[in-house]
Amino acid sequence: MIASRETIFALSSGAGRAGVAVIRLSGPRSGAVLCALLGRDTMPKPRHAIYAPIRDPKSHERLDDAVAIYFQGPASFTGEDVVELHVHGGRAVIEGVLDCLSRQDGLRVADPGEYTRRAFENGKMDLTSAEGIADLIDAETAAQRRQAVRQMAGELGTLYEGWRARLMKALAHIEADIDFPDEDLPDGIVPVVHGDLRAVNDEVKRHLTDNRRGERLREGFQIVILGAPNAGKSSLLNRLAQRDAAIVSEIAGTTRDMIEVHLDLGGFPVTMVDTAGLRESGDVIESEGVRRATERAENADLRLVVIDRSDWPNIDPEAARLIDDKTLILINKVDATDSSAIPASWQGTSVDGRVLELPVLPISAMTGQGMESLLQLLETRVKEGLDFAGPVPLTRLRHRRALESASDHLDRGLQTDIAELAAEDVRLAVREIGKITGRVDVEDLLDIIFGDFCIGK
Ligand SMILES: Nc1nc2c(c(=O)[nH]1)N(C=O)[C@@H](CNc1ccc(C(=O)N[C@@H](CCC(=O)O)C(=O)O)cc1)CN2
Ligand SMILES: Nc1nc2c(ncn2[C@@H]2O[C@H](COP(=O)(O)OP(=O)(O)OP(=O)(O)O)[C@@H](O)[C@H]2O)c(=O)[nH]1
Ligand SMILES: [Mg+2]
Repeated sequence: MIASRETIFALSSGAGRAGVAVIRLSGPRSGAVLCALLGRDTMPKPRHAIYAPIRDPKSHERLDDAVAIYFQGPASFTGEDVVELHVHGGRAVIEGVLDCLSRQDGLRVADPGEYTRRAFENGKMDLTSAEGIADLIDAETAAQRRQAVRQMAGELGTLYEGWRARLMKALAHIEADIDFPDEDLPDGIVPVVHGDLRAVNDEVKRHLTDNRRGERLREGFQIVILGAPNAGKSSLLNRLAQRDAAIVSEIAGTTRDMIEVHLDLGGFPVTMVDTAGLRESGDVIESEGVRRATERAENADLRLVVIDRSDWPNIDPEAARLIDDKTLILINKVDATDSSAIPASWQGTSVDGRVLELPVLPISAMTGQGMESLLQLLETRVKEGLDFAGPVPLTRLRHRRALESASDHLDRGLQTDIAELAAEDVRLAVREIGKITGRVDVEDLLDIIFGDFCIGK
């Protein structure tokens, strides 16, 4: 534990007016400051809530009637002495208490993520759990929450630490073989060690080839709406978002910037992006919009190509270029016409020459016709892309990079017959995995990892 640190404080609940707000202090001065606010000499019993007036220690002005809890370190979230002040959640109350705290000796405002960083540094959790907490705070849907809770509870950390422990054991065997070549080590230790290394390496590789499910669940499934100007893309976005997110007009070229809305489809997060109508344009702003739309579409998990009923079965060449197996074709504006002539699928070839058979759905963004089938199909596709059973998946690029590197080292270690070289490769693999959980020195990483947190966490 890192002794005699500064005492930090921050509002830990959300900004703005609320019924109750929680202000947290962590560090050696927490208890003394609480006593000063309560105007008493003895510490409240740890982990017991008390209800009492809190006053500015200097002016004795009554700031609020609050609930306060004292957590005596190390039995606290951060491992240090922690105080929680549960005050009335009005702006002036919060400001008044924070202002009073900033005038107390040895106190300063917490940096983003500093409470969780201290919890990590005091051994309360590993880095993957800390990242799980950050994801939990950012979770917008049930599936994101489930993934984050599992990670916070240590499932990823346990998986990675398990691999690290097995590699360290294998390493110890190799080193024993190097150091005591004449001793009676069990015969054939090398094949056994190789078997262990290969087993871990195979598990790491399987974990890596997960189609980025875990990472995509954090980011949200990206769906991009594409099509010719005036096809009704923005109308469709508004219909799906159930609000007027994008401007709709009969003028072709209305949308220029990308417009994003976040949707929850069956508990899964979706980012739906409306884009500029695809066409050659002399207008520099519009062509920049088209360029961005194309780029975004290329990186999407699913593309919705919207075609005006009157244009069907012609597909605009600009849109046709972006069609592949991750595409649905939507024939819009079927409200006025008979849609029975529209087939259920479209056969064609992608730009790279693959034969495609894509679903075709007749819809009306204006009347809502066909929306139920569309939503059902979208939900199926999103689930296919993000849903998983079994062990927690990889959730971050940081972890992926370290595991890829660990696996490269193991590949190399498994190829050599020279024990010294194998040992070095295994040592490097152990180090890479240790970086993920924070078991090896990661000081340089901490600012980056915890900088993404919000204040008060
Ligand atoms: N009021 C309040 N609610 C909260 C938090 C908080 O800090 N305050 N949390 C903040 O994230 C979460 C709960 N996380 C917590 C994690 C550990 C400890 C804690 O006191 N740990 C001690 C004792 C463990 C025990 O009794 O089992 C320890 O680890 O030694 C408290 C809250 C969500 N709800
Ligand atoms: N009848 C009918 N009209 C529609 C439907 N959907 C959109 N429209 C109309 O078509 C016109 C263009 O709609 P938008 O949603 O702005 O089309 P867009 O594809 O976003 O167009 P750009 O942003 O210019 O590329 C508007 O006048 C809409 O009211 C529909 O389902 N039926
Ligand atoms: Mg538009």
